[in-house]
Amino acid sequence: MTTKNTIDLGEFQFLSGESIPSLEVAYETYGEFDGDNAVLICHALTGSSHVARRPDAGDETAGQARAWWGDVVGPGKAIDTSEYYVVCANAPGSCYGTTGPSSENPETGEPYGTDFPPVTVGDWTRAQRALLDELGVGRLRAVIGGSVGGMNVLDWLRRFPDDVDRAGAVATAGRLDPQCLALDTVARRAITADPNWNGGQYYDGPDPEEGLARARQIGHIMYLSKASMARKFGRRSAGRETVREEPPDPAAAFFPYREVESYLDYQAEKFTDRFDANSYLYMTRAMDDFDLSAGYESDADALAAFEGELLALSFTGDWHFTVEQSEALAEACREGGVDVAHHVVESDHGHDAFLVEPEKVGPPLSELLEEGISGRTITDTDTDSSPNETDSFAPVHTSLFSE
Ligand SMILES: CC(=O)SCCNC(=O)CCNC(=O)[C@H](O)C(C)(C)COP(=O)(O)OP(=O)(O)OC[C@H]1O[C@@H](n2cnc3c(N)ncnc32)[C@H](O)[C@@H]1OP(=O)(O)O
Ligand SMILES: N[C@@H](CCO)C(=O)O
Repeated sequence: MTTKNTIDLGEFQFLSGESIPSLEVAYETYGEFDGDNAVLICHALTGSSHVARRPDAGDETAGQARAWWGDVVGPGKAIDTSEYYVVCANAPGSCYGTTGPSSENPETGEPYGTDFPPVTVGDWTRAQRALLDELGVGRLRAVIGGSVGGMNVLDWLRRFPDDVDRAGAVATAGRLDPQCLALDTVARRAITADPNWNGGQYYDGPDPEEGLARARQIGHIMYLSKASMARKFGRRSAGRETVREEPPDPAAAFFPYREVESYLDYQAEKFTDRFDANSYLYMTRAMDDFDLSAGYESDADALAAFEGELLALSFTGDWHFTVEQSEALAEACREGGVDVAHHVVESDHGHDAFLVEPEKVGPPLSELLEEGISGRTITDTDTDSSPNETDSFAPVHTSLFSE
């Protein structure tokens, strides 16, 4: 059975100390809860609760009508909803049904805009915990998420370590590196410099589309890799009849409008139709702010209370969240005594490999759920500390660094 719902969690105090009188959370559930089979999925930056295909799904999540992990989650899929009760909720601060800057402030009757409290990844986790309480779910069989959704997973492990058996942290890290922080800063500046942004109060006027378009284009560049861009676009000219109507100035007409520019323009146009500019500010700030070790002595200390198993999944072509960052996370787990496997996926797709290569992402996640990190197709970068070294049925552990 699948359900799409919105629940009012009542007054919600954010970790900043600020409160809103009512936090509504949009969520979807798939499968039947048997008391012990709940899997929470955490979405990425611009995702929604619509993680898997639903027979009744129309286009109610504008631009998100296509389930964002439909080839990974569903009946008979890697995260099998005929076996597991999957819950996915839209994060506070976003714009797909959960309360955020574009929602009405009940005290003024107007959209919150930038009066909405600052939101952190920890607030997402706390809202998810409150939602699960309402659904009658105590302990989770697993929590799984990619990108900033993976940070959400890590936050679960430090905030509610006793509530999770297994975790899948996909294409993520304990924190963003300064290069990505820099790009996010420029993206936000593009939004706030758009005159239509108007201090965040634009809901009764034109949207800051130009700013949001530039922000998304910077994002897309981060989600691809040199190899995938070379393959997709090369230096090819796109021809004038695609998205751009007129060259911006006469001299520009002399030069080609390239496939890569056309792609970015097309993606930007699609995105501005589906996402709210203020939400983009709030969501990227939450991602930038996340630091696994904040409030602890180290990443290892932050994770030390987690007694379950963690699968860290990284992609060789991802420079947004690198293999090295996942390895640092795995190292922190080993130091903190947490059972971990760091499974490296060979891919030149860039960061969005976790979305577009279900055939590579699915099997290790399926095994995580079924058998834990000793699943046969799960590899680990640490060949020295295999828990199954003396087991004649031991999985083959390969080392990224020894090949
Ligand atoms: C949880 C979440 O992740 S959020 C929801 C989904 N994720 C996102 O939106 C993230 C951003 N988007 C992406 O990263 C990608 O577009 C994905 C992951 C959704 C899909 O990736 P891919 O399957 O590789 O598709 P790709 O990025 O090539 O985009 C294909 C689209 O671009 C268009 N396109 C491709 N090349 C060009 C070009 N040179 N000029 C213009 N348009 C182009 C295609 O026609 C296609 O259009 P359509 O979406 O209307 O069918
Ligand atoms: N493509 C992802 C990027 C963050 O992983 C999104 O837009 O949510």
